[in-house]
Amino acid sequence: MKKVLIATNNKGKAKDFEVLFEPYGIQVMTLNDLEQDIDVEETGTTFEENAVLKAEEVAKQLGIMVISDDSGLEIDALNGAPGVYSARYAGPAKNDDANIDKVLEELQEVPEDERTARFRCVLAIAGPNQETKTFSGSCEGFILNERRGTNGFGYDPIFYTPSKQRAMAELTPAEKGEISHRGAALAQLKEQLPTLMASFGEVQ
Ligand SMILES: O=c1nc[nH]c2c1ncn2[C@H]1C[C@H](O)[C@@H](COP(=O)(O)OP(=O)(O)OP(=O)(O)O)O1
Ligand SMILES: [Mg+2]
Repeated sequence: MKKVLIATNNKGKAKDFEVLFEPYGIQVMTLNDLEQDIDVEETGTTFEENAVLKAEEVAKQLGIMVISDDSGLEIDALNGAPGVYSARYAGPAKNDDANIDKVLEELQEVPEDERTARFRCVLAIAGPNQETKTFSGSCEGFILNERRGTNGFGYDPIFYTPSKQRAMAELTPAEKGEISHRGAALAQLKEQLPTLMASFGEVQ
């Protein structure tokens, strides 16, 4: 079976990718499956920059082709915050629950029709002797007043998706993949999948 290494330590993203790659018969591995610890510092100020940083650093360390994902939530009433800082919004500990609490508190006085937001995802593919490529996707929605659902990860419990009329955390992984920023970014990449896949080979 073909394998792809996703340059992420986030188990929620890993789950999303497993579902998205399954139809292609591609097995997803992540940094959590490796023996060494790799954690690339995200010093960029855009999703593109951070995605490229993560993909190139991991590809260099392992000497193989990898895909990275840099993503986040943009809330219009907060002028696009938390954006690239989504993972660290409530502090460096990267606590999903604390991040949600912070967003809910900041939006307490904001009426429903002004709670528009979107998830963004940039995927980068990097590997030895090849030019790094990026692909992006987004998913429009609204921020709820309270948590709904237990699926997914990150901000999924407070992100309402009009297309499915539920919170992201109320969707099955397959339903999420149909509408998510990650699914949309991967659809861009998909066009190039046959050639890319030929070079993925075996990980480890
Ligand atoms: O589908 C999603 N559903 C809910 N929340 C999401 C989603 N996609 C990104 N997010 C949030 C989670 C985290 O707060 C930030 C990603 O930050 P980001 O740096 O890309 O990922 P990360 O540090 O968790 O893992 P890694 O860098 O190892 O891939 O945006
Ligand atoms: Mg990160």
